[in-house]
Amino acid sequence: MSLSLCQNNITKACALRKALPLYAITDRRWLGDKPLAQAVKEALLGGVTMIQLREKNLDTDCFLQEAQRIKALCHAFNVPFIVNDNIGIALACDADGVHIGQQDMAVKEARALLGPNKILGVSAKTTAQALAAENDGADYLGVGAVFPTDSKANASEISHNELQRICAAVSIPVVAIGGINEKNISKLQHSSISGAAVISAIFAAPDIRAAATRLRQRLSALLTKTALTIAGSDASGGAGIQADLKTMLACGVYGMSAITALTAQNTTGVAGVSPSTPDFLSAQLDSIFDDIFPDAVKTGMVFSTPLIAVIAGRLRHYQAKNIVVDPVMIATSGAHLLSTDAITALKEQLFPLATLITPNLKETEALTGLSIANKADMETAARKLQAAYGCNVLCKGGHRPTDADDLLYTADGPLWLPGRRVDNPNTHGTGCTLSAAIAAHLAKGYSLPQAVQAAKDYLTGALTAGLNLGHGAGPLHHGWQLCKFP
Ligand SMILES: Nc1ncnc2c1ncn2[C@@H]1O[C@H](COP(=O)(O)OP(=O)(O)O)[C@@H](O)[C@H]1O
Ligand SMILES: Cc1ncc(COP(=O)(O)O)c(N)n1
Ligand SMILES: [Mg+2]
Repeated sequence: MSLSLCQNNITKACALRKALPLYAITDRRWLGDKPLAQAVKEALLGGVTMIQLREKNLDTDCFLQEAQRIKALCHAFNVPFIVNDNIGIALACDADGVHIGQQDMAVKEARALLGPNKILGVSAKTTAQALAAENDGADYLGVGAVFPTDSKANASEISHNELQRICAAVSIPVVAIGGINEKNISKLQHSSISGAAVISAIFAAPDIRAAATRLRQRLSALLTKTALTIAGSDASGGAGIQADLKTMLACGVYGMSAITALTAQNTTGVAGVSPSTPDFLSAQLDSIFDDIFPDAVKTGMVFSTPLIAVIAGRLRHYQAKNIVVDPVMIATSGAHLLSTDAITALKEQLFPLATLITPNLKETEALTGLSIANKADMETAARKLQAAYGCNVLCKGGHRPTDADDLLYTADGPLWLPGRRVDNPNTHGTGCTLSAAIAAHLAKGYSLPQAVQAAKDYLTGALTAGLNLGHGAGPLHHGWQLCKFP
């Protein structure tokens, strides 16, 4: 991760990830008399998530006219529009981006012409090409041919191991390409791709819309990611396990839970806590990991030293990845959710396993012994935690008086994520929700800054939706993008 990653880049990358699952590349050779715009519209109705206009034989005027037409269609469906090879046409029609091959213009030159905000896709066949393209400014890679293909003359195939090596080597998303169809797509099951690029399986189909719909369904099953929350139950549904599961669903990830403790709790406070036994927590974790291995894990209320020992032991045993540790100590209502003697276990056993820890201001003070009055203090404290435990730190600014700026501190230094303060007293579960959303996005393959930014955007939306329940600090609307109440 580099500090030159500006806000725009993060936002662009988050939007791009949503666009990659079913990437349709046009090919008028299959269409007979059907106008290309008609075929693209059918593909969009079938649920394709991005369109690339690939024209090899059109003169400039016709190409530009076609590009303008297809771009307007894509935008009507809220789908990004990419032009193959031709940067001049892409700039002339203000496309969302360009895709270039290894034989086309140099990646650096393409990036310079496009500026920082347009999407740049690059074809790659080897890890070396992939790393070079990433380094020179590519936003995503098209990797293939993963199967034999008729769409491109002499496209050599790459092995699924090489595809996997490329996915692991780069941090930008990878779409598989080449000969993908309804029958073979399930063979991509165990790769870490973010999507599939398809030509003839859509545009040569007798019913383009139906073909796209079926591919989209197959891809949904294939790309489904899972996340696990290890936390306490909040009977009132606003924080803890309940908030986490709602958040994971809203963020498009399948959620699972291991419960550390039951709390009798509502928006006004915690009336009681009944912890799980260490053995039963261990049994819950074994049931989960033995069957559906989570792509990311978050921990919330971990309560006691023996429970922390079980969690750390099991996470190590299973070599769990993408672990977000929310060092929950005191609820918004003031109740203690971590016994005082457990702070040492939390620091010594869980923090070293964490990809990210997410303390709020009070927790940052308790963990460092420093007092925090301003942003410079947040940076000092976060740096201290990062150095002490070797994990990335998100020091949350939800309790700052004027803004809601959060600080992400990594080995590369500080990255501020500005936040608009929402005037809403109903903040029960904000920390739980944020850490669950970060885990969900890490599960989907987002880089850490992207995952934190996407989670913050989701949280801000859930606060802004303005749900108002209970007699105290009420819960958030976790499903704000999915439904309105009522
Ligand atoms: N009133 C608010 N407006 C906007 N964002 C907020 C508000 N309150 C909290 N947040 C955000 O919610 C997330 C959780 O932060 P915080 O409330 O500090 O954690 P905790 O719930 O652990 O105390 C952070 O991203 C923070 O910036
Ligand atoms: C079971 C449980 N876990 C965590 C919290 C923290 O809530 P917040 O996110 O408001 O700090 C809570 N109130 N209850
Ligand atoms: Mg919290």
